[in-house]
Amino acid sequence: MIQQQSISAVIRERISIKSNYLPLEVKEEDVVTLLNNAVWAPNHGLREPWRFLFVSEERREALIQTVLACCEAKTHEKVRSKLADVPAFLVAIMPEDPRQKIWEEDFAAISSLIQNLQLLGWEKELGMVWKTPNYIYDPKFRRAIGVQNGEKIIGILQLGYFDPAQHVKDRKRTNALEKLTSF
Ligand SMILES: Cc1cc2nc3c(=O)[nH]c(=O)nc-3n(C[C@H](O)[C@H](O)[C@H](O)COP(=O)(O)O)c2cc1C
Repeated sequence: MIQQQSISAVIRERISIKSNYLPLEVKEEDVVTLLNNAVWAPNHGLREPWRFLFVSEERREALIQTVLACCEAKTHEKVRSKLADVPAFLVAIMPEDPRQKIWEEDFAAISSLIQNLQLLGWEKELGMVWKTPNYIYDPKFRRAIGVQNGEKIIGILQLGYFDPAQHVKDRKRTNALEKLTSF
């Protein structure tokens, strides 16, 4: 069990969980609880530029069929194998304002929310990975999941409980000093 930790420890410890999920149900209500904390992300003008689509395990096959319809037949086996064991998905969607400033602020805001969500999930041993596969730009896929014109899919989060002992990763980050200059 992950102990209560400082924010810096959780940020440093979190990794994307891409596979080897535990066979436990990810309940929509539990994701909503996490989302209701994640929405306290900074967002300019308090526009709250986001909405979400939850895909439960029960609906996974329907999602896979929708994805496969957007992929070449020769890739189907590989695509299916990547999705077949994922307990749940969350599609993150933002309204696309035609004004660049607003669009960028909104993209930054929903990105902040997603990181909040990943950290909150980590605390509960609910692993996530933020994915941006090509099909999220495919009109067929967008239509099938009800994304409207003027909306952008920011990504599809894979969700699943995980065993921390199975996911030790040697990660590296460049020291920020190397990216810092003074004016
Ligand atoms: C905007 C965005 C898009 C990403 N898209 C993918 C993706 O399509 N496939 C994937 O395997 N990981 C994807 N990732 C996860 C990154 O690869 C991962 O965060 C990165 O390797 C750092 O690893 P960590 O999250 O474990 O620290 C994405 C992450 C971000 C922020």
